[in-house]
Amino acid sequence: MAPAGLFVTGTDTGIGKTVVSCALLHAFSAEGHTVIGMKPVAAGCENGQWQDVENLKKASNVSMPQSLINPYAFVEPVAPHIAARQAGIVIDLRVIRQACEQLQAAAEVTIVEGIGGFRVPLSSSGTPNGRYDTSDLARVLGLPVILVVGMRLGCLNHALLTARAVESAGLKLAGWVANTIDPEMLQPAANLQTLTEWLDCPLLGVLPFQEQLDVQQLAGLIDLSRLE
Ligand SMILES: Nc1ncnc2c1ncn2[C@@H]1O[C@H](COP(=O)(O)OP(=O)(O)OP(=O)(O)O)[C@@H](O)[C@H]1O
Ligand SMILES: C[C@H](N)[C@H](N)CCCCCC(=O)O
Ligand SMILES: [Mg+2]
Repeated sequence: MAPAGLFVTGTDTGIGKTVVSCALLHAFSAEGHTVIGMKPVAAGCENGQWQDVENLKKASNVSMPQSLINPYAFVEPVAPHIAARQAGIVIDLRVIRQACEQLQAAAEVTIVEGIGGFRVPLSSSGTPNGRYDTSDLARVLGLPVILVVGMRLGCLNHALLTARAVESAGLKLAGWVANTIDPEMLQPAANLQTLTEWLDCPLLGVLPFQEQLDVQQLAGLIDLSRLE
């Protein structure tokens, strides 16, 4: 059975969370499900658009208002709490949860793309309700987590730290995806083998580096039956 939702985190910013989120949307869609992507907090506007949000919308087969798909959008491509403080906005996790609930009511599967890595600050000094970060967002949404590992030197440490952080947040790591972002990486098979042994969750797929990205094709490489 398909999960009602998944929270897609990653070993860092820029390692393929959007690519994998879109591939997951296509994969569930190919199984006949209604699907919608969500980017709760986007930072970085290009030509009046937030690329992650546009890509997730393209990969979804249910359409919902932009304010629910992306409740918080900031122009500068910086850490979200810095952008929010500059804009005089407080990122409210309850607003995101309510938006997510509405998406979940409209589609069988909601794929929520995180922001940067697993512990990116969302509050800044003076924000009511103390300190909170993206792991608190994942907790508030209560969704199983998918870890995207951007395969490059350094990813072993980042992946294991993230898996430990997901566990300490009390969340389930439902699977991980190896995304080849550095085609020149040495010893890719040995690195993949190491993570397969050390991560205590199923490998859902190994995505190749694609000069010309085709997320629908990548979706075919994700094995949803392995989801825990
Ligand atoms: N398998 C791949 N092959 C080729 N390019 C890729 C692959 N995966 C990701 N990329 C490219 O790497 C860049 C970062 O990917 P993506 O936007 O999915 O990362 P992200 O983790 O969502 O980043 P952010 O933290 O900004 O949301 C993009 O330009 C994307 O097209
Ligand atoms: C702008 C970028 N693409 C992401 N949306 C935000 C990444 C925040 C990373 C913060 C950090 O860990 O230093
Ligand atoms: Mg992204």
